[in-house]
Amino acid sequence: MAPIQVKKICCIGAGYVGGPTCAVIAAKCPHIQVTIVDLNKQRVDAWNSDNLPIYEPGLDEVVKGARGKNLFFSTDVDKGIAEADLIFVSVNTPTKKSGIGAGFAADLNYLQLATRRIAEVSTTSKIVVEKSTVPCKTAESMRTILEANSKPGCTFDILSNPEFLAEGTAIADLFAPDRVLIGSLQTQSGLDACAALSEVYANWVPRERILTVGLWSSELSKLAANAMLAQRISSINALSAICEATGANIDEVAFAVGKDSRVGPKFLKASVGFGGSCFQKDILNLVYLSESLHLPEVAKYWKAVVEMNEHQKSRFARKVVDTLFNTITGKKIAILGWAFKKDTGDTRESPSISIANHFLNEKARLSLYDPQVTEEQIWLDLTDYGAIPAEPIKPHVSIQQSAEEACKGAEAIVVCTEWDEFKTLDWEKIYANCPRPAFVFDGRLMLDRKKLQKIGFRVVTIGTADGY
Ligand SMILES: NC(=O)C1=CN([C@@H]2O[C@H](COP(=O)(O)OP(=O)(O)OC[C@H]3O[C@@H](n4cnc5c(N)ncnc54)[C@H](O)[C@@H]3O)[C@@H](O)[C@H]2O)C=CC1
Ligand SMILES: O=C(O)[C@H]1O[C@H](OP(=O)(O)OP(=O)(O)OC[C@H]2O[C@@H](n3ccc(=O)[nH]c3=O)[C@H](O)[C@@H]2O)[C@H](O)[C@@H](O)[C@@H]1O
Repeated sequence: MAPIQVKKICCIGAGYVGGPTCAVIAAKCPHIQVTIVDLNKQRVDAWNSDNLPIYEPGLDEVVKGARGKNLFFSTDVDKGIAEADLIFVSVNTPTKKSGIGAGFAADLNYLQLATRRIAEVSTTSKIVVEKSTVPCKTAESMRTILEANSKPGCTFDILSNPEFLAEGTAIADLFAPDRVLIGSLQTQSGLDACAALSEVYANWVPRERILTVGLWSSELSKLAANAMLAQRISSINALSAICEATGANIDEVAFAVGKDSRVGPKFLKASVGFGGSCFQKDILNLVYLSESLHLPEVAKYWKAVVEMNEHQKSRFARKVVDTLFNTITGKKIAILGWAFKKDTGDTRESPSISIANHFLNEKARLSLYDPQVTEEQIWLDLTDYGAIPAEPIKPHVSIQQSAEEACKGAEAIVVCTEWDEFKTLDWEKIYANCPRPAFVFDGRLMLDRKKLQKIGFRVVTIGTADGY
């Protein structure tokens, strides 16, 4: 039998995943109409404007090429659902803040509300695809909600199709993914739905990269992939502390270890710690799942990855204080980079936030710069979205429009995000405007240490012994 032809796709959630993912589907499948819906009007308006709500290299071209032709952004969630034959659910699934599992479990409220809406609005059968990252077995609760609320004659097939894109390289990742993973029930209708979604991806992804598995394997693979990637970073960061104490160099160690083809060279860059909206959230989710399954040793194992990350962030911040002769009270410190990694404006769980808070607690004066993060966003982060009053912090923080401006008069320059532009700054000019001794703390091992030392800077990097 020929696979079901998907003609209209709706994506619920126009965020970092829903937006780029479905824009790429529209670009690669001109015969499919793609509508991305969101309750957030401001976000939808931005998607429909020249100023997209997220910064992602290559995204503008993709959106502008398809928007108004077969790609639409709308706040009319119900219409989007009603018209579609396949619906991606790509809403946020943050860590729960209160109630059972607070601090660990995923908050599935947004996902369940979207699922209910699908059941209430649909008058024809649909394929419903979990795009959000969810705990294992979430598809089962979605099916229960859909079946309990569906109209006569409406059936729903649920697929898991987790997203593996990384921010900053989202478009490249979506154009040429390592793999596309689709999980389905192994029933005839589950397999048919899986074949229909596979056909959509097959418009540009080689068939051998489209992996089809059971629903629960697919859900768990997403948490596992993020946990294992984060684990590599915590492992290399743990080793960076040993390097600093012994005189070994973490880049050399990572290079030597990564040459083993069983280990591989990627994701072994020591840093101030990993950030981003997902690594911590997904590992904590795995910890919660393990505890719920009465597997305390497994839970403890994964929790250590997050604990090591917290340790790395505070270890780095403490090192700055220690090096500046044990006090930074009243001293001006420049923080270069606020996003959680380069080539994104996303600041969720950015290590810069923890490090800045540490410095503010020590009563330093901060001068901040990031090429993509807005001043408004930095204030939201510093005040924990309004939970902390801004007034007491304001006199101690200035946000600058260039790295050079941020570094003027700073006793220490702390590089937290690996933006390429930091490599090519006029470091001599910066040095001329700093009091002595002038310190650079390279939290990303990205600067030319020897060159900076020659200029006169004292340079401290993660994962190498001191010696300026
Ligand atoms: N950010 C990333 O790089 C990646 C995220 N993921 C996962 O994808 C999911 C989405 O993540 P992001 O796109 O980063 O989140 P996001 O917060 O940027 O976007 C989610 C959007 O869903 C909307 N929304 C929530 N409930 C809704 C409803 N009932 N109806 C309509 N719209 C609704 C929100 O207004 C928001 O704009 C999460 O589960 C995340 O773990 C997976 C891979 C990569
Ligand atoms: O589920 C998700 O949200 C996504 O999470 C990560 O993507 P992302 O968080 O966007 O970015 P990464 O490149 O993974 O970087 C995460 C953090 O780790 C840090 N990192 C990364 C690599 C490395 O070697 N060292 C290191 O410190 C980065 O600077 C950043 O703070 C995964 O790489 C994606 O596959 C996944 O889809």
